[in-house]
Amino acid sequence: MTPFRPDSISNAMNDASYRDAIFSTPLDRVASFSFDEQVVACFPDMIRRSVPGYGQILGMLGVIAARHLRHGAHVYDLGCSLGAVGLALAGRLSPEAFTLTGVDLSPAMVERARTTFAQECPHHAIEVVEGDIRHFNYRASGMIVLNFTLQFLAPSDRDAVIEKLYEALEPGGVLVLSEKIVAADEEENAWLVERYHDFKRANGYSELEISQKRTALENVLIPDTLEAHHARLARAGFPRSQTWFQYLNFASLIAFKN
Ligand SMILES: Nc1ncnc2c1ncn2[C@@H]1O[C@H](C[S@+](CC[C@H]([NH3+])C(=O)[O-])CC(=O)[O-])[C@@H](O)[C@H]1O
Ligand SMILES: O=C(O)C(=O)Cc1ccccc1
Repeated sequence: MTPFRPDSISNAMNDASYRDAIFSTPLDRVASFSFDEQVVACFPDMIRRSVPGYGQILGMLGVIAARHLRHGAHVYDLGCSLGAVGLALAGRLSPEAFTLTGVDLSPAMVERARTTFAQECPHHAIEVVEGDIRHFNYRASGMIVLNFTLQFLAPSDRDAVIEKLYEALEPGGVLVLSEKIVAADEEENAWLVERYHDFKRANGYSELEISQKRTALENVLIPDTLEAHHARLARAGFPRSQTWFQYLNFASLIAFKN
């Protein structure tokens, strides 16, 4: 059996990644952040250096799937980017154990995710669809993952998406929701954000990179509180949800459908 390396990210993705230097030089006008070709080229490096716990969450998603998925069930990875969630599941589960659909709005992401799956796990039934998770026709599934994706939707669109996902889940199904979060308490939040910036500095980002990225993400990545996430899951119908992971202002929740 493959050894469990909780903080591992597929080498396949890292090998083809450039170092993220997008905000390293002064920009006259910092454009809004978008998932274009420039971001795709350095995305594995960017996400690993800017999302605390990213590798650990991926490793654990395979463990959660192994525990909660009925044999042969369908999985959705929404906002799949380069397919890290599918790779993590394929690394722990046999091809017969599940089928997976990755959905992403960015054509550049979708194209590279398809190539990666074809090369890395040709025997697993994994497809990647270019589409908007707000207007997608979901089939019945056993597990749905939103790994740092809901945060990029307009807050007014979030309830409807979570409601649709609740409807798509089979009884016993699980939704895993990983998000950048904000703390309701101002002092607590300030401490988390300061330490998050320290985390980025420790990972080699400069003051300029940190501040320009912050500007680029304004009105693009809008974090909710953990309380707001749990309340939304409850409103959508989930009888139970819990926070299973938090590292600074990044967290992952799991919601269960009876
Ligand atoms: N409406 C939308 N419909 C579909 N995709 C969307 C939408 N809005 C944004 N996206 C897509 O959501 C992804 C968010 S990244 C996810 C990381 C991945 N899950 C990972 O585990 O590596 C998170 C981050 O960069 O912080 C991008 O690929 C967008 O194109
Ligand atoms: O870098 C940041 O400031 C973040 O909040 C995380 C992130 C990671 C990758 C794309 C967008 C945001």
